[in-house]
This record gives sequence, C-alpha cells and structure tokens, in this order.
Amino acid sequence: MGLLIDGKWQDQWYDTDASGGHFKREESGFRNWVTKDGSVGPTGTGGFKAEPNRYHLYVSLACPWAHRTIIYRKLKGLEDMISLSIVNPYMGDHGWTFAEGAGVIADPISHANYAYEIYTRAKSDYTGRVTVPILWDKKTNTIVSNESSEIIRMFNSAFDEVGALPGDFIPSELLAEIDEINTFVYSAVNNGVYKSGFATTQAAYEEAVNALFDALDVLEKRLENQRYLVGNTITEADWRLFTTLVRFDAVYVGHFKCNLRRIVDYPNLWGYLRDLYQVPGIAETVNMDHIKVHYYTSHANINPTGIVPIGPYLDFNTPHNREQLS
Ligand SMILES: N[C@@H](CCC(=O)N[C@@H](CS)C(=O)NCC(=O)O)C(=O)O
Repeated sequence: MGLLIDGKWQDQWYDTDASGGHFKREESGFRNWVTKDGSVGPTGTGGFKAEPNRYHLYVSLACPWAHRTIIYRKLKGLEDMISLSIVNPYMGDHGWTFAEGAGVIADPISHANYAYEIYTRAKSDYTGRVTVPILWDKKTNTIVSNESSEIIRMFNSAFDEVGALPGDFIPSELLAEIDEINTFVYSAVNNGVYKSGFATTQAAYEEAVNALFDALDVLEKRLENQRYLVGNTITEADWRLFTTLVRFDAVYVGHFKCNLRRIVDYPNLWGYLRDLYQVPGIAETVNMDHIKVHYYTSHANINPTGIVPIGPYLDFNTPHNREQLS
C-alpha cells in the first residue's frame, strides 16, 4: 500500500492521525469524460470521443469500485471494443501489480509491472494514490478517468451509437432519485465498510459501523415492497449497492469487523442480492477468490498472518422469488 509523490512511489499506509482515526477517501485525480462526439464532459478536458478499440480498462476483480465498471462493460456489450487488464489481487509494498497469477491479465499497453507506472506515464510528476479502475486512452496515451462513478456514466451511453447494447441505467425521470440514494449508499455503505475497517480508533470504528447498519436497516425496509432501489427497473443505484453487498459476508463482516449482522440475515437484502447476481452475465464478473485474497492478504496491519478464511458458504444461485414485486 502506498502512493505517488511527485511521480515517485512511496510505501505508506493511510494517514488517519490527522483525522482522529477516521479513514478519509481521496478525490480521484483524472476526471475527463469519454463522450459521443469528443466534446468536453461535466469535468476535465474534451477530446475523448467514444470509438471502438480506443480505450483500455484496468481493474481489480477484488475492488468494489472497479467491479462497477466491469459490470457495465459486460451489460452494455463493450467487451469487444474496450480491452481489459486485471491486476494481481495481492496489493503489497508496490501497490497493485501485474505479477502473474490466476485471473491476472497483464498490461498490453504500457507493459507495466506496477499500476503506478500507468499513472506516471500519464503524468510524470503525479501525486496521489494509485487506484483502480483506470480508463486509459490508447490514442493520446493518457488516463481519461480513475473515478468509477463517472466511468460507469460514460459506459451507460457514450458508446450507444458505435455498437453498445441498449440499456439506460439512469433514465432522466429517475436521475434525481438515483443521485439521492447513491449519496446515501456511498457514504454509509460503499465507503462505510472502509470507514469501519480502516478506522484506527474505537470511536471512529463504532461511528462508521453504526451508520452502516442503520443504513442497511433503511435499505431492508425499502426493498420490502419494491424489487429494486428506484422504480421497478434495475438502475445504476442497484449496481452501486450490489458490489458492496456481494463482498459483505465473505469479507466485510470478518476483515472489516462489520459484524452486527450478515446480509443473509436480512431477508429482503439477501433476496435482492441474489436477484442482481442472477442477472445474465453478472455471476461471471464476481471472483470470490480475488476478493478474499485481496482483502485478507493485503492489509497486514489488520490481518498480519495473511490467512484467508475458507468460509462462509454462500449460494447466490438459490431462487429469490422477487419477480412478484415487479
Ligand atoms: N473513488 C475511486 C476509488 C477507487 C479505489 O479506492 N480503489 C481501491 C481498490 S478497492 C484502490 O485502488 N486503492 C489503492 C489505494 O488506495 O492505495 C473510484 O470509485 O474509482
């Protein structure tokens, strides 16, 4: 675990001293947008037109943020036009690497050994954390974006006129509600598990865990009479919640000490999680080995032995019976 300072790799853990033991997530550094015609997006600079075979996506199969982009690449039929690399699940002194291993796909663009080399290739004096996902432009040799929430909005529609599959996960009439629930889910759940697991004081940990389970109670209630989070169709809000829920019982309960309850203990959330998992194409985006190996071996201050628990038994394929809600 580390970061780049003026383009030089420094091996250091998150600094929680300045924030009373609270984990504070850094803002993403590259915020450009791929658009249909290359015009400038909501942030950053223009010039990134949606073209087949122009972009490359770097992900970790372990990472819930990167997982969002893998899901969209799959559902929008972008696999043949956006190439993919997968980092090794172990993130050690050099951060993410392309060291050989099951499921790893090396970097065919920059031939990098370490993900930080991709950042310094884009900006030689880059300062900041080296995170995945990374969307790379093969034409101008730079990083378009390293912000998953924005990459999925690009994938949602930018490639629609060059062969993407139909499907809009942010219909305009639902957008305000999607944004509202995303904000709630991001803070308490997506980032909430990290705030719990990376807290370095008892108070910071308890604050995060209590907020997390209060939020799960709210979501459990919301999913009692409706199949999905917003309206009766799958939206972006669901995919953003899904990537945290699917890791929850295997990793966050134990490794991040989010253990008031498991997802299997919530009838509606558990059914909802299985419902989303059973959407065609989704199961193959979930790699439990990468997920468990990454968390349990990469955070030596949390799990010094690096032992990866063999459980729990989880069957995401059992019938969910939630069709009746739609
Ligand atoms: N805001 C970013 C966060 C991405 C992120 O934090 N990814 C983690 C993996 S789950 C990472 O690469 N962490 C490396 C680090 O913080 O050094 C996004 O949503 O894309």
